[in-house]
Amino acid sequence: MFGRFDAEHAAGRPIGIALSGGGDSTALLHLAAERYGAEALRAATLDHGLRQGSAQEARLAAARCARIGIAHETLFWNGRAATGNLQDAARRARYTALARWARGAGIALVALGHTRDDNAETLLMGLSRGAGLDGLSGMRRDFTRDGCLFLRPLLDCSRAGLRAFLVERGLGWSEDPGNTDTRFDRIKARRALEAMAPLGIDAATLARSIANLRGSRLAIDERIAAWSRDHVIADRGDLLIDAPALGRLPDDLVRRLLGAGLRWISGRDYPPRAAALLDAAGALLAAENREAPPGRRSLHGCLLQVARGRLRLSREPAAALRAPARPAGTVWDGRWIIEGAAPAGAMTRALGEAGLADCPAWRETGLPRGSLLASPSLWQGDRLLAAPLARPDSQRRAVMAGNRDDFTATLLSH
Ligand SMILES: Nc1ncnc2c1ncn2[C@@H]1O[C@H](COP(=O)(O)OP(=O)(O)OP(=O)(O)O)[C@@H](O)[C@H]1O
Repeated sequence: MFGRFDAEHAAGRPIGIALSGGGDSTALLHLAAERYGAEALRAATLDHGLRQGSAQEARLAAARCARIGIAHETLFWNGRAATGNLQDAARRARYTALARWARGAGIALVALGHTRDDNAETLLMGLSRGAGLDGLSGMRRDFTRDGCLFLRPLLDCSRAGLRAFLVERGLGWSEDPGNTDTRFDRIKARRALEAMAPLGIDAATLARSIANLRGSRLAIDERIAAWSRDHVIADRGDLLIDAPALGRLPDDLVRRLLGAGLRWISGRDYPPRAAALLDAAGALLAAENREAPPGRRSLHGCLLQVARGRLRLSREPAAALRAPARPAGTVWDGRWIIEGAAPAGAMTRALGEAGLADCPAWRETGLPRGSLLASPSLWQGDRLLAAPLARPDSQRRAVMAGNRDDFTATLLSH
């Protein structure tokens, strides 16, 4: 069950457990403790602060860890300040907080308690949205986010089996009140799955379909990765794509490729809307065919510009300038980390006009002005300390964080 935890991943560093306190992640905690010993583990619970009792649940999770000698930390998020889809915002905040915790504590990887049942419910939710292969081929077993490796070692285990394990050992867990709230799509999917039993459909049969769909998906992945190796160049933070070759690809591959490109550039972990993307690509490629003046579109916080047979994807300066400044050494704008020792209080933000004025030789970089305006730079108050892309002689290097240093990783992540 824990094959993926093997030493090659952890290499002597602690293993992190994302512990919500619910049955799945509590079972994960105990299974991992039996296999690796308590001293090899660290656990964290994010208190979302969204409902009464969350602080108490985090305390309970901490107490359960203390009882078996596992170091535990409670992380906090001010959910009340979030806007938009709260569930979604909470999920993202959770991954960001867990990744920061793991990086700070030297943790090799963070294990999540998703089960075969979660996978089956996700498949049904995908069907309700008319999803294609992308949305129906199951959760990833491992992925990297904000520089942290996450694993889902329980994806082949059933929720009932994990609870039976806890009951057998006399171990307790907290039941999330949301698990019976039929306003949530996941709970509706759970109920729908139960109702499908007479048809012979359950989480185990859906797991077989998911495995088959995943196989088809991987075959397409190989094709698209090979295409990208031949036709896409990563130019520091930008991507350059062979426009005529792109124009010959079927729509679903164009969507996949540009969707991944815009995620990679914007640092957002969700793709742009498919219709908007295909519309922009269609208009730009048509203009290129007519040899019309260079066209440009802005989408998903990025610029798409086509000229001389190449489509350049770059960060839109206005979007980068809106991204909040971050302390040196942390992820800025969803993808950049400026490496190297920095004085206390130094902050990373977009270079902008004021910064570019301080980089007289920027033309020698060969990057367009817009890409440089949106590029990362290090400041102390109003003083520019480093601009790794616009003034490459400055000592500090800007590196892409986590899986975003390699476009292929984003292209193949699902
Ligand atoms: N508050 C939390 N603190 C720490 N880990 C958590 C928390 N909530 C969830 N997790 C981790 O995420 C796993 C999945 O939880 P859950 O199914 O509630 O999340 P989800 O939002 O549906 O999943 P995903 O984030 O992948 O979409 C849990 O088993 C646990 O490992």
